[in-house]
Amino acid sequence: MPHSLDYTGPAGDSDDPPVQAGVLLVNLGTPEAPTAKAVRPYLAEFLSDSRVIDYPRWLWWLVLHGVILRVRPSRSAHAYQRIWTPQGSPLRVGSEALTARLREELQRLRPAGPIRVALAMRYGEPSVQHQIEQLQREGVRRLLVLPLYPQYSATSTGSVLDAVADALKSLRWPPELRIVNDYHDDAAHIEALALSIERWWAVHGRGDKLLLSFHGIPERYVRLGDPYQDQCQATARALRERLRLDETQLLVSFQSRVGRERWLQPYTDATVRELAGAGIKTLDVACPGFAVDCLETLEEIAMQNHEFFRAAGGSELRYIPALNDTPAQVESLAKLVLRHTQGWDEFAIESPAGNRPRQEPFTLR
Ligand SMILES: C=CC1=C(C)c2cc3[nH]c(cc4nc(cc5[nH]c(cc1n2)c(C)c5CCC(=O)O)C(CCC(=O)O)=C4C)c(C)c3C=C
Ligand SMILES: [Fe+2]
Ligand SMILES: [Fe+2]
Repeated sequence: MPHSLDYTGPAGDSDDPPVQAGVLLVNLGTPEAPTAKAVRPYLAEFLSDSRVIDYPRWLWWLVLHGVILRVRPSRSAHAYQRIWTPQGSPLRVGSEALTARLREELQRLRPAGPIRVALAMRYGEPSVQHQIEQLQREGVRRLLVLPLYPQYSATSTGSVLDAVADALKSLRWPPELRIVNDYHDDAAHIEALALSIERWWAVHGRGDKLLLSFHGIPERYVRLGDPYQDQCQATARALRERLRLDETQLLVSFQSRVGRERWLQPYTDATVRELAGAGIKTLDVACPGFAVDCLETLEEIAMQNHEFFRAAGGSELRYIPALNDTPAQVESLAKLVLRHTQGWDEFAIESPAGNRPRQEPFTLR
């Protein structure tokens, strides 16, 4: 439970610049261990989110608890075991490293107006609510929320916004809020992606084709107004222009389908098989929808789809790593943060009671 004694910010010397601005990076979340026991509560929380699966609640509850959570955890745990590192899940390790690098970069760029930088997970720990309360105890009065999803989808970014809205409900004096909805066509981000692909080619040589594989969503969500597909295509178009490739050289597909509904097409697994069947020998694959490498890139693309490609006659599917904590990503996200926090260092939020919220949580009775 938050308490005024938890306050861990500067000692309060009135000459110190007040730490008022904060950035909350949010990624999806990941299990605590690569075991069925640890994967189960993670999947239960993820797949109970109505932004992700929008079927009628009671019906979905029966299917989720009656079927899916009996079968999927051990299958997923097996996949996680293939990519687990001594430090833990790649998604967590990579997100933490990116957060640390971004904190250093923002400190370097704005030594006079410090920005607190924290990381939350949409599912699991540390939760969005916990991290917002912690930032507030440290004196943050203005908060920029930056979901680590370049393309907006209601299923990913939209769900982070739900968690932020819920967290604010528990605060008596919530911070001023800004949100990065997406950065799918941000010039510095596109440049970072292009450079990472070019540098990878400089070391490994160019494959026959470049495939950009994005996480899929049900097609129905797009018909209902989710801009995700357009934003994925816009990212791909920008990269195609920047890398001077045409539509036969740079292709787009969608991966990770779950369930029976039709998802965004073409599917990645069908695409890599078709390309192998058409005589493509070396296929380069990048996943620009993932800021940090995770199960979906390291296992599904670099392992599973690599095997599909070879089984269909290809020789090598080469996965080009995500931007992770590379300087290119750190610099492009730092620019994004500075652009979205413009004006925040011009005046402080003052109150007769001082800026340190000494509040107990606010709950409706
Ligand atoms: C990049 C953005 C993402 C969107 C959009 C997205 C939509 C979406 N995902 C599922 C179901 C699953 N996704 C899983 C893993 C997973 N998904 C994303 C990102 C997006 N998902 C990431 C980064 C990860 C990796 C997590 C990690 O720990 O590394 C999984 C769990 C893994 C498994 O059991 O296979 C599921 C399930 C749906 C249904 C959906 C949209 C409707
Ligand atoms: Fe997903
Ligand atoms: Fe997957």
